[in-house]
Amino acid sequence: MTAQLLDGKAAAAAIRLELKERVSRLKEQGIVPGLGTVLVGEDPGSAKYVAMKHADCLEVGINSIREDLPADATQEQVEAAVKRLNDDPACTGYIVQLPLPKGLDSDRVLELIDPAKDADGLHPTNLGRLVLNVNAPMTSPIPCTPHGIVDLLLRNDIDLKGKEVCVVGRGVTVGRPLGLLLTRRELNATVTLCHTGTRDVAEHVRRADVVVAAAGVANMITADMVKPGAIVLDVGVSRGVPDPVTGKSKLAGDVALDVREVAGWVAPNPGGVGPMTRAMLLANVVEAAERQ
Ligand SMILES: Nc1nc2c(c(=O)[nH]1)N[C@@H](CN(C=O)c1ccc(C(=O)N[C@@H](CCC(=O)O)C(=O)O)cc1)CN2
Repeated sequence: MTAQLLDGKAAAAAIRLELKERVSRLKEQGIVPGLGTVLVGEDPGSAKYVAMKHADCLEVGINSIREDLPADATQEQVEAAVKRLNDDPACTGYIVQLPLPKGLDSDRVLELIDPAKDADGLHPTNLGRLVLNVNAPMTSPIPCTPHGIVDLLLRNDIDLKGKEVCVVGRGVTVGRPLGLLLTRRELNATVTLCHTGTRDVAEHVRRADVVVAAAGVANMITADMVKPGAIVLDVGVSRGVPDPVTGKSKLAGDVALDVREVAGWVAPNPGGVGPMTRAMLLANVVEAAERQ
């Protein structure tokens, strides 16, 4: 068996096209959405993601505002950048690219974001709304990667009701909010959240109908761990992993290539969930502007 492709690149392109029309309608009413980003340091992955987010904005007609700070920026400098974006009327939504360099307190920074401009849905108020299940579409943002994962599955007519979902990784951008989203009554999945303290990750993965690998450990999910026909989404990224054939260093996901021989569906990395994360960010920005 070779798994079918969950093509995030194509789905994200379709979403951007829809958003472009919504942005045009907003502009007819005199509202110009603007996405702000706070990028601290020179991490190549973070720099690339931020650059891609702004390229997406250009494509759909959203204005771009950048706050780029050096790697040795102080907590006060980062907080000042957040306050500038809170006060800037041209910025209708913004994100602080994570992770921040060591020594900076990202929780404190996230708390300073104006919840109405929180394009990532990571402000405690918006995460709280997710917990309370009061952020139905159009009332407050849902974190981009979890939203992108659910959207990608639904677009491919994959029903989650009653499914056993194993999420590997408990980070604030993916694992934790994804568990909350999937257990909503309208999705009704049953979620197991594995983490570094889980005794036997393979045992949980083997039982799952859907596996979301978001641990950031290269090739940790192998074919022998996956139930035949399962749906596997690769979210984790490791950079600088040597290619087994050429020896050249490259980007690797959490899911080994041989999983494609066992799984029913695979969202690859790159080309799966990453583009959906960016598309959901744009959707959050457009929705925030529409709410205004
Ligand atoms: N403030 C945030 N920081 C981070 C988030 C987030 O949602 N908000 N998530 C991740 C990274 N991320 C978003 O910023 C992200 C990951 C992947 C992609 C993407 O488009 N990936 C491409 C490949 C890109 C490449 O070649 O390197 C793909 O998968 O096809 C975009 C955004 C951590 N930080």
